[in-house]
Amino acid sequence: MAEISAVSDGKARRSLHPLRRLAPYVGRYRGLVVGACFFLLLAAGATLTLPLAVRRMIDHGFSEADSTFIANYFSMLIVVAAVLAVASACRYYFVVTLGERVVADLRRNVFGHVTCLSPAFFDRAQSGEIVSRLTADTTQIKAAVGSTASSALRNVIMGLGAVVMMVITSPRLSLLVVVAIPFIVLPLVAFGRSVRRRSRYAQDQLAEATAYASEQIGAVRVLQAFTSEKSVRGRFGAAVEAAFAAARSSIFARSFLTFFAIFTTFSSVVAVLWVGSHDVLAGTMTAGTLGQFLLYAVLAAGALGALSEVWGELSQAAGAAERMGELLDEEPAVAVPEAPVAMPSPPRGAVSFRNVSFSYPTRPERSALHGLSLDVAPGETVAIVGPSGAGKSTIFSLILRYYDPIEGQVLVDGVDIRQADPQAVRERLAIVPQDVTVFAESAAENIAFGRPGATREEVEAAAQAALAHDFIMALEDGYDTQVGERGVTLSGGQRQRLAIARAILRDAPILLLDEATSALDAESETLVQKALERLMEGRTTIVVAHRLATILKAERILVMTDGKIVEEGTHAELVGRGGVYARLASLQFDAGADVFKGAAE
Ligand SMILES: Nc1ncnc2c1ncn2[C@@H]1O[C@H](COP(=O)(O)OP(=O)(O)OP(=O)(O)O)[C@@H](O)[C@H]1O
Repeated sequence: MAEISAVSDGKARRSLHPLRRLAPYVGRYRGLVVGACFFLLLAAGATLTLPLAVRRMIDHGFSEADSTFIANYFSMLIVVAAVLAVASACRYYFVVTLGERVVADLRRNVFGHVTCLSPAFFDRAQSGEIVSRLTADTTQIKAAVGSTASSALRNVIMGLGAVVMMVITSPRLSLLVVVAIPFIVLPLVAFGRSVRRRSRYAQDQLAEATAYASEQIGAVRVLQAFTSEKSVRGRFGAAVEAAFAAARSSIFARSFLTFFAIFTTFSSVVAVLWVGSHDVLAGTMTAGTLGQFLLYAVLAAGALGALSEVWGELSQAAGAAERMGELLDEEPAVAVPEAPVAMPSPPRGAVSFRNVSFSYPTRPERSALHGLSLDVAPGETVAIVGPSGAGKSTIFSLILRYYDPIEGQVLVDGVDIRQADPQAVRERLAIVPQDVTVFAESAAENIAFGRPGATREEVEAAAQAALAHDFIMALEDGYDTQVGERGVTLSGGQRQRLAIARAILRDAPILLLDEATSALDAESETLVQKALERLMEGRTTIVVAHRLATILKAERILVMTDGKIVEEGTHAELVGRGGVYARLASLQFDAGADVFKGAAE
């Protein structure tokens, strides 16, 4: 989805900056954050007391051989251990819950945002890609917000604490360590960037593979019919391998980061030990102090080593947050005006196009409509006919305000729809599309899709009117039958009647009907036709017509070619004129040729 990436700025690519977007999500759960920080500090504090105890044991405990001293000391150590254990467990709980909470909110937000984006966005984006951002990328972010961030914080606190204690224990030895730090940290930061870049690339590759898989699984019947299993498997295999190769490159960079961090830090510790042991031999330092210093140095080195790993993980998560941020930054192309004009009430059902020109954003050079004007009066039935690609469905897309015209105006009930809230406009519309969308839900839920609060009685009444009741009752669980993804368990005619029932229940004043081109058998055809007639009753209907029966019932027929209306009139008038319509009708409505002749006379 290269187009989406165009939104991200160059600066974001080089830092952990994208993670900042998560701040508002984390900020919402102050309680969890405070709890996590508190237990984090407690656990770090408890760990940092241990080397102190060790020094006292070495320098005093064994030499004094005082058994009560040892007993007290060990009981104190047990208490420290208990505090450490409780604090660590609580920290884990707060931190992981915070991660899950943040990611749940993020998923909800991103999904909500995506549902509001204009169809222009989906013309260029792949749905599988978006799903991958919603799942795989949020999972990485979850790890970052949860364990990784807390691990980072814990190690920073431990590291700083250990360094402070080192300075207190032996300023001279500490100086040696301080000199070594930049040599360790700077390369770490550089590697982190490389990890982040590679990880983002790996996630992109994974998303591509996911997008391909979801597209092919969605079309598994076509896939099998064309016996393309082998080639599809091959392509998916290649996509997965590409994702693996990208992931391996990111892992390699991270492994190198780990090697570098551990080697440099522990070498520094050894160097310090070397110098320190000379001090002990020279009598300028006690063995216990060296032991204490060494333990702090090991703690600090461990923290630094862990931080390098954490840095890698955070870099990875920043890649994921960046991909997620791009999706959130995508603005709907169809904007809601700041002060939307109210639609007139009660609705009338009038639709007008005034000199509308339009081309699709993905194909700006090719005009889909030019200078088109039309008026549909309330309650009127208008049929639009024309050859394939003439722009008939584009008229619907503009009425639904999927896109805005480049020139001219589209008016619904006398209001320019650019000036109204798109939702207020769409509430006046019901659509029966050519390819009916059926969701993997029950028949009743599918019918109620356009009116979620509808009662069972209302759903059944709509199904009765759409002549869908009988076939639904014949399904094993009636209205509660799951109809399968994309309605695979229903016939073409049944799916259409389900869509008609959905439109009846929506009860909108304007009906947009895109007639299916696929032929149904005579009985189904009659049922669908009857259902449609009931649906059209008392509503303004604009129908992209393919059936002669529908055309004959229309009060007016608009004939389109190349994005323009070229003829207008009733069936008889247009046939009499012997123009585009007469030619089209004799070809397209072949099946009804006799009726057509009769009507023309
Ligand atoms: N989403 C889109 N992005 C880019 N171009 C599109 C898009 N949808 C349609 N077009 C193009 O716009 C033109 C008009 O298409 P439209 O779907 O309105 O035709 P139609 O008359 O409804 O055709 P049919 O009867 O075959 O459905 C066609 O050239 C088509 O290729």
